[in-house]
Amino acid sequence: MSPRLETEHLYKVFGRRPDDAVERLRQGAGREELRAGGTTAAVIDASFQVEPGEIFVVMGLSGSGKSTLLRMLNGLSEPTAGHVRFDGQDLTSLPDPALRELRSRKISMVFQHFALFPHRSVRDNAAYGLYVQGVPRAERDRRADEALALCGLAGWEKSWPDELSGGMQQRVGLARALATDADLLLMDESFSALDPLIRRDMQDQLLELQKSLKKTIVFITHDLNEAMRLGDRIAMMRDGRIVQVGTAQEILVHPADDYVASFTKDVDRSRVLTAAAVMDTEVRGDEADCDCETATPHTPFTELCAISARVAHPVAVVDRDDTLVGVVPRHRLVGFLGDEQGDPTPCRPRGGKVAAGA
Ligand SMILES: Nc1ncnc2c1ncn2[C@@H]1O[C@H](COP(=O)(O)OP(=O)(O)OP(=O)(O)O)[C@@H](O)[C@H]1O
Repeated sequence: MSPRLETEHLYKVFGRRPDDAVERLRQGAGREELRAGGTTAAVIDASFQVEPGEIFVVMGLSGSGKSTLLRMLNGLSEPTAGHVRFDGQDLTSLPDPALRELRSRKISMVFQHFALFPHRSVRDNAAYGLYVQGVPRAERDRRADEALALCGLAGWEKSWPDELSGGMQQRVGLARALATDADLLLMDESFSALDPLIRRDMQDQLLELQKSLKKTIVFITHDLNEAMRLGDRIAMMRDGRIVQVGTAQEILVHPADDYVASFTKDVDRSRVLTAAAVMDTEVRGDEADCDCETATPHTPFTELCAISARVAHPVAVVDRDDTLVGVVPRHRLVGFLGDEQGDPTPCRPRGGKVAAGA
């Protein structure tokens, strides 16, 4: 499968002599060094691929370069160096009219602030992208109403934006993006302005919609919990660089460096981990030789704990063909919650000697 979206050694530098700055970065200069000379390296050497139907989250603190990266993905900002390819087409070499056409038909943006027009109805707001494309009124109303219904707003078509709550307004923003049938959704901190409960609702709704729509989504956030809930994969950005790309579990269990590790410290592991991350894959073959309950690699952590409480031995993890792929001893469950992946050490009696049989 070829990627829907791809970046290759992408750089964006603001300030004087950006090409020189890229050269210096390539030779190992740091962001701070350049800043001292009045140049900001917003994105440094970003290479990644987003597969069709994937939710790819870009996560990083304020100033790490997320928005600048996103603006290059839809061709709003020209890279200082490197390439962005959408369905194999290099955006950096597209003439402006072709780029505008691509942006209006194939790519949709959903912003943090809903950017709704106050004097247009909810339906007209949802239909705005189609209006820009020149779609006739009857068709754009039909498609806008469909998108509003998908976002749980059936019955609100004729309302005005200020009659809607913040969460509902953000759904209109999402409906606007969905109505255009764009393949690629770029979502920039789309849920960050919402109250926590509504934010969670929106995350659930996006995940639910995605099951049927299977759009390719790049979602920007500075919230790691949001990244882990939504992302099939997550790119962790720091100071303009992507320091790790991986699934939530990979990032939690194998952080690329101390920075990522410190970031993930407060994540509720029990909500993210599944049996695949926790199991011991050096299977000896005797653990599953009984009729007891088993898990699959996708079994969520809390369910795995419940199974472990019900069986008297390590939980066997089996794949679709019923082949044993790993086992989860109980101490591993406790260990993974506490970020301890080793086996227990033998116990030492107070005198200092190793206990017999340990
Ligand atoms: N037009 C610009 N001119 C100069 N510097 C810029 C410009 N746009 C962004 N920057 C700088 O580039 C760096 C990355 O900014 P960017 O907005 O991409 O980060 P971010 O991760 O999206 O942050 P936030 O979450 O606060 O929006 C910052 O140091 C910012 O000051």
